Amino acid sequence: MTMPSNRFQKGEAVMGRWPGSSLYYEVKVLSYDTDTQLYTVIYKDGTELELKGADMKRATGFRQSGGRSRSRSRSPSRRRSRSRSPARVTRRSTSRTKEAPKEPKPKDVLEVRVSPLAKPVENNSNNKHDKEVNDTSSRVSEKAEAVLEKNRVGTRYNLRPRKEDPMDQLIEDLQKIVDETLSEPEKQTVGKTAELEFGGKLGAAFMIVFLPAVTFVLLLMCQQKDPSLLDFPPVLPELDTLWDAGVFGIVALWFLFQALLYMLPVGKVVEGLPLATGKRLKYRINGFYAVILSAAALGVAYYQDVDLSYIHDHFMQFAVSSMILSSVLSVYLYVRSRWAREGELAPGGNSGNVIYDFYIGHELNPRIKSFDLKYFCELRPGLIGWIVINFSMLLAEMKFQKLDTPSLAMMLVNGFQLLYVADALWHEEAILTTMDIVHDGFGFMLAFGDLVWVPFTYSLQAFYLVKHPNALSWPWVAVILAIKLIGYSVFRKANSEKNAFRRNPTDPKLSHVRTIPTATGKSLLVSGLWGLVRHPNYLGDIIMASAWSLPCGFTHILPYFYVIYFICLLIHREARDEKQCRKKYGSAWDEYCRQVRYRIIPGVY
Ligand SMILES: NC(=O)C1=CN([C@@H]2O[C@H](COP(=O)(O)OP(=O)(O)OC[C@H]3O[C@@H](n4cnc5c(N)ncnc54)[C@H](OP(=O)(O)O)[C@@H]3O)[C@@H](O)[C@H]2O)C=CC1
Ligand SMILES: CC(C)CCC[C@@H](C)[C@H]1CC=C2C3=C(CC[C@@]21C)[C@@]1(C)CC[C@H](O)C(C)(C)[C@@H]1CC3
Repeated sequence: MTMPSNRFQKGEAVMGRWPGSSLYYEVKVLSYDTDTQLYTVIYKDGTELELKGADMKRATGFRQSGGRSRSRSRSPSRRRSRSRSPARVTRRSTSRTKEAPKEPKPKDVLEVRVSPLAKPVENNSNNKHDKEVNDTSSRVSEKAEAVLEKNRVGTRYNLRPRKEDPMDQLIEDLQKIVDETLSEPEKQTVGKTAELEFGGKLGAAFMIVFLPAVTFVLLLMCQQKDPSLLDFPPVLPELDTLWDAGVFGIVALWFLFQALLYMLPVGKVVEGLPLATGKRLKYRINGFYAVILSAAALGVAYYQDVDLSYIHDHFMQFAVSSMILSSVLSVYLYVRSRWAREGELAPGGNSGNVIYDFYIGHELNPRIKSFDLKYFCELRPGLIGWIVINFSMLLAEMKFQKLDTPSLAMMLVNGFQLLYVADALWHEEAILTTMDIVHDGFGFMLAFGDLVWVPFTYSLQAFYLVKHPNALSWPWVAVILAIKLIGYSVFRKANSEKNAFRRNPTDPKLSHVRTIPTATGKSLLVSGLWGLVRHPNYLGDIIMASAWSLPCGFTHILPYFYVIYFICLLIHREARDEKQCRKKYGSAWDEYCRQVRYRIIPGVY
């Protein structure tokens, strides 16, 4: 019987939820059953139970959070009201009980429910919305306290069947108070996206036109003899030359081939972060197999004399076909999101405005059975497609420049970006905690970003080099290699430090790290690279990005498009993340900002 590597370990002391309640007690993990995905744990009084991972918390996190747990309610309105309530009561039984433990004292029960839950909300409130929640919280607390006080007198808690249980009656009373205290409008506004990003509705409408236009202009400029900005605007091609049914067929086949690889039953299955419903989705981790199999397929095609430089020669048509595919996908995603349940919507893409929600993405994790469309698109067809495009550019360069071997510049660009993509798929699991998966819905922004923007604009350096060669001296190659190495080390170390810490904060290997506890139970890292700047992974990524452009020389700005865009993207992303972290962690985040003053670049920004 093996324990999942990233979860609780045999012998570990953790806090386990008592079935049917929101109460947590200290338990010791005895074993884990991979088939049922249940942990067998033992309580201090000797009771053995089987618990789901979702019903267990690490002891450190538990103490800071006061044992707060997510609720899974029976209806969306109920769910909304509960999740905002400090006196929230959960009546969910997710565990299989073998035997009941000794009765906990009513006093213990009552204290856990009321006081610690209200406090984090208070600490974290720094906007209007949170203040409203706090007002409501205190109203609920007052009433709840009265009911609890009444129940303290003479009520003994035992584990009899629900209907006869006085504790259940108490729970029911508290829930009624929560539901009654929250007025209807309050209930309805919860879950709606209050603050619009990307310039709101107008900004979203603009981006839907702007992103495809920029992609066109970049590609047209890049294939000009003189790709200088002075030669702007580029000559527009005839409309009918942009469509090729054969090319569209290749794009569609590539998408299906990647979908097939995604569905291969190889690799482990992991759980994502808990959703608003409390549910955790399962994801299969087999991205690296997809890279290997895609490379093998490419190798076979190459040795079967398939002319892969065809992609370069029909690059605009490939881009147009991918735009059509991503647009069709975006419309499908929006239409299906109209039928999604409330708990399945994206916190960031639920404004009620069609254009905005279409752009950001209305549904958080659209799935066809267990096929997760967002997770698939983020890492597979576009990202691996980018590497195939780069390889095609390398072959096209050899053909066009009549070379026996690719140029040094082309080899560096291909090698660097291959490393980046392979690294992303090697650490595939880490994407489950990114903003894109956790917060943003799946709509036009990510569908276009994943399927068009990434493969067609991130490969601009290789596309540029085909017709604009740049000779590199060996010392300069060494400098570029050193920049890439530094950037990659910072990027990898930062992401690994954070992932290791988030996965298992109590790992003895991490005992030396300095942290700031937060009211949510999670802590913030303040040592290592996370003590240097607040986003060291962005810093590494930007350094790496510059190493991808330098092989193209300094004659034109076009191959530097990626690094310029990327800096803007990450500055904007950092601001979005900062806002979300301040909401999540309140004063603990302010303390982190006090201790770590710079956002991305030490001493500068
Ligand atoms: N090539 C490309 O086009 C792009 C690349 N990227 C790269 O993707 C990677 C992931 O980016 P992204 O998801 O934006 O950001 P991060 O991986 O930095 O994730 C941000 C989250 O990390 C947690 N966090 C922040 N500070 C700390 C801390 N001190 N200690 C512990 N946890 C902390 C918070 O979440 P919580 O506390 O809830 O865990 C926060 O919301 C980056 O390397 C980035 O460069 C991103 C966008 C585009
Ligand atoms: C152009 C639009 C306004 C925005 C589009 C943004 C998307 C292109 C990016 C949003 C986050 C991304 C990530 C990666 C690729 C680009 C997009 C989709 C990523 C998969 C690249 C490889 C990295 O190692 C990563 C950390 C896995 C990245 C995750 C975020």
